[in-house]
Amino acid sequence: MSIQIEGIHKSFGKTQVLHDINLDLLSGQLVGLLGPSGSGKTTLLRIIAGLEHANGGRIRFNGEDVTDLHARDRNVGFVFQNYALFRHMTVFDNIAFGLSIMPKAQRPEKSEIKRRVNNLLEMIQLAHVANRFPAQLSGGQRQRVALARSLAVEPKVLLLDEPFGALDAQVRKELRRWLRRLHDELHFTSVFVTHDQEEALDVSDQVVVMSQGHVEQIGTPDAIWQAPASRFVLEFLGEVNKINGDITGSRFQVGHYPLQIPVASHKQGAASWYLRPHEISLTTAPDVQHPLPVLVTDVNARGSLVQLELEPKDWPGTLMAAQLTHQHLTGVTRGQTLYLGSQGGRLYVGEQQITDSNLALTA
Ligand SMILES: Nc1ncnc2c1ncn2[C@@H]1O[C@H](COP(=O)(O)OP(=O)(O)OP(=O)(O)O)[C@@H](O)[C@H]1O
Repeated sequence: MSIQIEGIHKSFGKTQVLHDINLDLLSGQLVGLLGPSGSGKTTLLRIIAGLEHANGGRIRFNGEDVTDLHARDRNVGFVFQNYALFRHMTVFDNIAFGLSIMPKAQRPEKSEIKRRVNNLLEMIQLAHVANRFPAQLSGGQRQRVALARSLAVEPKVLLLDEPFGALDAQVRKELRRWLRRLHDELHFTSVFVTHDQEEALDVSDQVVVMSQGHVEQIGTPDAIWQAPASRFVLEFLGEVNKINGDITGSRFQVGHYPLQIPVASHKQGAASWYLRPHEISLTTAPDVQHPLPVLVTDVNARGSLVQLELEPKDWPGTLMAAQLTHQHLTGVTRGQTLYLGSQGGRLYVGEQQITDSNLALTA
């Protein structure tokens, strides 16, 4: 089931929380709505579900206008962060619940209900606890039961609001892998809300990045990571170091270090140079490509990579994270001075990116 969101806007009182949202979500995809707290993710999800009314715009499922349809007539399933299971019902009965309350004409035979529930129990790998009560399960198991319960009625669209938010990091990771597998097997369309960028990038086919009621960018995790459409997306997604300075002519001045920008900049004034940890390049002696001195304050060798924490030396700035391969620089120790350059990066003046490709600065 594809979902079309057309010109949706929403206000609570005088506060507008969604501004003209337009999205086309393809059938069978797992779409992550990602953004900071208050960006409007949950409100948009609730409007798709029919639990909240927009002030304007339309929602279509497979092209059919469902804007005025009640939530129960939209054939959507939900999973929330604290999805309360029925405490007095076994796992089996919880999953069967949605089917057993269907109007008689639509309700499957008892044997069919049993077959479907058993199938789901297999899929969520909890067949062995079918007769337990929710209180006898772990948090992660409970959330899997909640998912199975939503899927039992075979919704065309599954909406998940921070489904794993209350669980610890390891369980979270397992559950999202498992959601991905389940999704690939059953081919429903899912929209899930998260403020965890790692979670969104890990499982989504498409990520919608939201900020202050606007869609900042929609794209595959790879596209959003490789080519952030705005400064907001660049800062919000993944670790990024920021070096502040001023542009005068084609010079980017960081403290008393003048760096040369290899393109003509029409923008002047305060600017920020963004470098992902893997875009930082370091040498033991300064050269034109590596002008900025930094002090190594921490060294952490993890697998094939070395993570370094760097402090600006003799120029204003905050701690930075760099990621190097072992081959690149050997024997780095804490307290050592190195010289920083880049193998890429992006320079912004306000919201304006100075180049649309990676940037290298030279002294
Ligand atoms: N029922 C409501 N009445 C008034 N304001 C609301 C209501 N629901 C949400 N809001 C406001 O709308 C804005 C968007 O909220 P929403 O819950 O959609 O954001 P979110 O991105 O899901 O945030 P979070 O990650 O914290 O859940 C917030 O400023 C919130 O305070």
